[in-house]
Amino acid sequence: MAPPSTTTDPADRSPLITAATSGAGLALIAYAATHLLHRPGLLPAGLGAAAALAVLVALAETWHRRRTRPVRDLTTALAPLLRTEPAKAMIKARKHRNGTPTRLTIRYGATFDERDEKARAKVREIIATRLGGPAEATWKPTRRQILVTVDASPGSGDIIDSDQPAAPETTDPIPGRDTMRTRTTDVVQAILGASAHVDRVDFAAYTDTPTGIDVTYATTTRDLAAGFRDRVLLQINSKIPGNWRSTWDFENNRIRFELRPPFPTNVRYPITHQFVKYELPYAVTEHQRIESWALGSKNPHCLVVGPTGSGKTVFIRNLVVAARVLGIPVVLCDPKMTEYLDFEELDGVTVITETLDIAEAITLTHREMMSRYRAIKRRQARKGDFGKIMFILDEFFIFKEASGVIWQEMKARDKDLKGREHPCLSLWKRLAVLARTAEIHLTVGIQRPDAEFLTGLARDSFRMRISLDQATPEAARMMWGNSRIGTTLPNIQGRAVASTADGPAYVQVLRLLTPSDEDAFDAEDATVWKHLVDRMTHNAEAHANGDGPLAFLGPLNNPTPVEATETEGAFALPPAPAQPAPEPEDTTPAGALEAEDGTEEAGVYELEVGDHIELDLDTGTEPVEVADLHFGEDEDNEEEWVEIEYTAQDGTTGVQRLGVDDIVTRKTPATTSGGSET
Ligand SMILES: Nc1ncnc2c1ncn2[C@@H]1O[C@H](COP(=O)(O)OP(=O)(O)OP(=O)(O)O)[C@@H](O)[C@H]1O
Repeated sequence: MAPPSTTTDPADRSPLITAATSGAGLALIAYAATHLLHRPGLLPAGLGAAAALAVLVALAETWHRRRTRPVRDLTTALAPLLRTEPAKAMIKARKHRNGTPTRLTIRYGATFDERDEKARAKVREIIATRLGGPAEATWKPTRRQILVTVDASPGSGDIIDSDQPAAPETTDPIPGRDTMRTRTTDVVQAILGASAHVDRVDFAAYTDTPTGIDVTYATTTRDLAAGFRDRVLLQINSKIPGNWRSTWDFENNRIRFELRPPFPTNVRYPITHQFVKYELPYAVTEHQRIESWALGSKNPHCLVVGPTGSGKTVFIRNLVVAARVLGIPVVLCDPKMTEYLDFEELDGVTVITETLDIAEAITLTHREMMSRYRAIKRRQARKGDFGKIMFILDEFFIFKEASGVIWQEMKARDKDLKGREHPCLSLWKRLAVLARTAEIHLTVGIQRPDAEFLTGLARDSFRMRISLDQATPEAARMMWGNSRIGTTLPNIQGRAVASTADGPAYVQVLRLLTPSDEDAFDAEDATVWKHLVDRMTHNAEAHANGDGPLAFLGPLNNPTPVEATETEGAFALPPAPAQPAPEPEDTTPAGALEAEDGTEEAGVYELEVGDHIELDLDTGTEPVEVADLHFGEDEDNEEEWVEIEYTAQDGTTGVQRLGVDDIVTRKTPATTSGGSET
């Protein structure tokens, strides 16, 4: 510590000494004047004037000292810390209240590091202590100045810190960076409050383009809310150039914002890709990593959502190609008829376009599933013994509507036909629930999110999802359980939100065009397509003429068997394929069986939220309403089950677990809603 100074600052002298000195001086002048002028009468008046002047000087001195002392004290306290040379005039007081400076400009030395948080805190503490009120300090590194505002109201003692620290402007040679730093601080503080602090801004080499921002913020509970974090990110994304993501460190109140790499567009199919068993590549992520659908019981079925022209067909082609390269046979149902022309000749792919043929394919695939299922149940086979099958139904609702029309006409012609919908639709629901065990994987294309696939049991099965459309908040909630995901999806061909291992994320679907894309199909597409066809053909299993893994499709598996189906017998189901007859004990109903009293026997897999069913409860058989449905598997014995969440008539709620194959009595939905069957 420096020894106390022995010289006295003139400003520290007592005002009385100044007054006495000036009074004595004046008295001396008055005394001399009376003698020189020989007028003794002047002496009392001269002494009186001297005394009055001395009092005035003392008062003026006192006022001045009161006004300048805080600044002098502050200068003495801050000069060693701020390393200001010379210390004199380092502080300018611009405004006072009751003699206390309330606005000051303080210079600081070149060797003081304004980024040192502790040093800044010390400076604020000294100012607050000396001036008796909370100090708000704005740091101007370029000018090496601190602009200080003091709230000197009595009783206030808190320190409000709203520093604007930034890396020293003078040392950054890249023009524009300092402006960007200031901008970043302004934006961050606008949403996180004045206490938020930008610790660091990273820039791309030799540019003023920010690539990373480190922020510390005051402890708050708002950071735990996803909505708040989304708003912070939205603020950064709208006000700082580029596309940003954020990583929150709740323990340390820190956020790292990182510039997302430019998202790839129009990504050609990577023909050198090393396929991994049962992983179907379909897109790249923002990090250029290939994203795949891993076929398995966790993600058994895939839901593709996208309006016309969004790239649904291209996505589905990706799955078909990958499945074929991996040796998985594909049943490809295309009610729009012309989307998969170039796959028709491929071994291992059966393209089906006619409504009744698709209905038949569903029936036959269901039959194949049941025979696999029974083999597992009888312990004649284990899961995994069967080859996988990919069953794709693009434009599900076009098919459903077309089959509905045909079904009505069939019923009008044949009074023995019963049921609200074509039986294949119940089989379809059953497939969606059970097919995973039988290694049959479904892919369904629809134009917009629909409860049919996103509630109840289907929701649990269609876990692999991809949406190629910019979502409304409602659609986003249905698809992803979050009303913001995908609502800002840019309108770029193939850009989508997909379920990845890290949750829903933006992806760019691989460009896989085929010759039928005509004008869009360029030379590079041709090279890729040829390569892929070679690869698929190389891996093809023998399946022609009814052999191979798609033999269960019978005549549908034959390249030209069913073309005339609708013209020949417009409303007849196509001829039964050459299949072993169903085993006698297969008594599972193919759909709901209606009774006279407005109830029907329905498979548990057919239930929907809102259905009215009867359940065996502790109190006996009770009518209940289905509130929700969950699908699962017993880890011990691999038995699949369905959990029915229900509301009883007295308002009590409960959960009952049934086997997927169980049958329940259900009020026919038409009766429930009071409407008539259409
Ligand atoms: N991932 C992609 N990369 C590059 N271009 C794409 C991609 N997906 C689609 N396209 C372009 O968009 C066009 C339409 O795509 P696609 O046929 O898949 O749409 P869709 O949703 O199936 O519509 P539709 O039902 O009318 O056929 C393609 O011919 C292609 O030119």
